[in-house]
Amino acid sequence: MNEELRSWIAEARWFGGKGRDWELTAVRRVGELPDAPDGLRVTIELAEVVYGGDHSDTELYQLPLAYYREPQDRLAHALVGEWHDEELGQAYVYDAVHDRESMALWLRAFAAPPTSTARGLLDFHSLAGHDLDLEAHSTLFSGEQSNSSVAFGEDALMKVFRKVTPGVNPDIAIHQVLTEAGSTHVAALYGWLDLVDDETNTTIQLAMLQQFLRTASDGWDLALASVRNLFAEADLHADEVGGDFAGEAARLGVALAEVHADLAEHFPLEQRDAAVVDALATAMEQRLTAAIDIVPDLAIHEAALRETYGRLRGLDHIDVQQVHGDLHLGQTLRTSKGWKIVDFEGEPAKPLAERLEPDSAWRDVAGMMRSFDYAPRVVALSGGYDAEESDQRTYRAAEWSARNRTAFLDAYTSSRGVDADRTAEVLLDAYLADKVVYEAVYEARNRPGWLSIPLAALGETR
Ligand SMILES: Nc1ncnc2c1ncn2[C@@H]1O[C@H](COP(=O)(O)OP(=O)(O)O)[C@@H](O)[C@H]1O
Ligand SMILES: O=P(O)(O)O[C@H]1O[C@H](CO)[C@@H](O[C@H]2O[C@H](CO)[C@@H](O)[C@H](O)[C@H]2O)[C@H](O)[C@H]1O
Repeated sequence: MNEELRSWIAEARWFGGKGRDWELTAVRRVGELPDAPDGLRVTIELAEVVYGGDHSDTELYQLPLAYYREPQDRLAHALVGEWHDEELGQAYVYDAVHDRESMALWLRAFAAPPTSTARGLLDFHSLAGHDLDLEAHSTLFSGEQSNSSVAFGEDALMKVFRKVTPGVNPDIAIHQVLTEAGSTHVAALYGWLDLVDDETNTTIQLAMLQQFLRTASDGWDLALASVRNLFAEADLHADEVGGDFAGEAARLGVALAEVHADLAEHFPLEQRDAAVVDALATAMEQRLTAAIDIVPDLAIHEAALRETYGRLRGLDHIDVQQVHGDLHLGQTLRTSKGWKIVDFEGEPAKPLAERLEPDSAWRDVAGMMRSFDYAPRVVALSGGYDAEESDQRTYRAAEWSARNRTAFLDAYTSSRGVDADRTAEVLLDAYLADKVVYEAVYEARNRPGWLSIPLAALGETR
């Protein structure tokens, strides 16, 4: 059985260990959904993946599985393998997020949490104020995701976390706080699923159920469409063509300011002294050193980047609070009622405990501003323009970027009531620089054809 599971995990799009040397060391069944019809068992299992020879690096992946006595042709694409089950005998095992029968049991468990005897270690929670549509059929999202998202009709969206760790999941904690605070800038939280292990006294948060923003448009796609409009009218300026994005950029600035204000009210608000600011500068400098090893072209910008980080050392303190932590246009959705921000999981590379640590709000602002710089460069790069057209588009790209960055930043600062003073400027410059360096490494590893995007940005002044 482990061999079949191992090959299936190796191919899964959410598996983070691709290209590394790893072993599947254990698979533990941690719960079973009640009320399954005869011939079906719906389980949740945790797979332990260990890297390298010394076993120092371990990850846990959640596997929601559907065990069927009979093969299910409609699920052939989601077959994990065939192995023996103590109740069903030889069973056909499928990835349950693809299976409507199994997902209906999950949804029902949120609506009416099963009794303690039936639920084993699983603890379903739901927030008051929304009646789930139990007749809704499930559909698995097909995008490039690090988790698995399943929509239930037009009503609800469930995110099944794949790589899991004991402790509070920031996506759930932040959605709960913002939902209870009545924020209009997130999809309301409906419920979540905990795995409670009394023996080890740990809880692992397995899934989150929230409002499905069915008709929303992705902010990144909207930005690209706006840039294409501008590029199609090469003689006009950004404010003269249809599809100008500056109004949306400003509304995004207000949305982020309001989310930050709610987070500041409901999570700790702290001040970090000069020693901590110093450590922040050092961390950025170290990231740069490591990044130059991976992207040698960064070296020509090293002196300027170090100077930008060094300016942090002149600050005697900074204010920190709960932030999003990984914000870009792809984490925003435009609905008819305004902008929503999604995916509060923080930077996936960071340990869970660190992701709920207070941070500077300028990190999120910088993340969005980098996105406004990316969008026109991506269109310019992939538009198939000749040399003369390219020069024109490069000029227009810079114009689009500057216009939307300014609209976003001005709206953010005035809505939050913060001054764009020296401290703000030093912090924003440092976070922008840190993010470009991160992007250079990200692109070198994942999309080498786009490495020129952060490198070109470094060659220009902000
Ligand atoms: N409540 C929602 N309604 C509709 N679409 C959503 C909702 N939340 C997230 N999405 C979309 O689902 C996709 C994955 O969401 P995300 O939270 O980023 O997942 P992951 O953690 O797997 O990256 C994104 O395209 C996002 O825009
Ligand atoms: O979506 P994730 O949270 O996994 O973030 C990673 O992937 C992003 C790309 O999808 C990457 O973002 C970079 O590319 C975006 C365009 O695709 C652009 O809008 C962002 O500004 C740029 O940083 C992100 O850096 C990476 O962590």
